[in-house]
Amino acid sequence: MRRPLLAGNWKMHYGVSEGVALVEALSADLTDLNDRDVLVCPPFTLLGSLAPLLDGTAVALGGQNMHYEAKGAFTGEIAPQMLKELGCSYVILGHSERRQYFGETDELINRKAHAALANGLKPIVCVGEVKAERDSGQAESVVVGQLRGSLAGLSAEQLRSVVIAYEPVWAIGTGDTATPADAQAMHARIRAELAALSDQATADAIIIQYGGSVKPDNVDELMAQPDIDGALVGGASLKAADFIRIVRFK
Ligand SMILES: O=C(CO)COP(=O)(O)O
Repeated sequence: MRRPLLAGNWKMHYGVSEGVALVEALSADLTDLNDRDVLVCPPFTLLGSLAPLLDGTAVALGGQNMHYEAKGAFTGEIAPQMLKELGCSYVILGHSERRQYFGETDELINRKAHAALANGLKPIVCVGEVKAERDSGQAESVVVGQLRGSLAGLSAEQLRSVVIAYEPVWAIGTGDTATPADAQAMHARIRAELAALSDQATADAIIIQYGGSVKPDNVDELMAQPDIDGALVGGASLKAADFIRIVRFK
């Protein structure tokens, strides 16, 4: 009943010509998908060029971050409606790189989540523990704390428009993926927490993506887990053939 969502987070990669070539390859191939959703999140500077190319295709467009205010003196920031205007339907919030390098807190991510929903954008709220937290047995409590903080004050109806991405930080860009069993265990814990924050029917409707070194050769096993509903893909989303294979998980 949950429709898988396969998303590419391009991070800070590609200029316009490379981005155009990549989305042309994706949209030309991915024409027959009726049981899954596909999303690309390029850098802001590419959105205006890519939106017209993706219009009417099966590939949706998203931002990698945004500010929570509608406008104002916030040099270097992007407002929710700026993303909407360029055709975005999703926005990644609280990616571990934003938390780690740009000091984003659960409280800030929570403000952004409210703003995204108020503006008709589906937030992909990222959570995940660092290696030391996993090694000391704190992974679940860290992730639960991030969920509670980032999702505070959202109604059950709003939560149904939220996507959660579980990305263990130690698995990002390292080639070191969580085992399907460990990932499934955390996804089940996340869903239990979502039920506690709303109700079981709502929790059962929410897409929970896994992220962290998802590749063509491990996606099938990950997606076979009952609570893994999609993938948030970094490095492998930059190559058309790899991302297409991930989207076409079996
Ligand atoms: O951070 C990620 C996606 O948001 C994962 O990145 P990699 O797929 O490169 O490990």
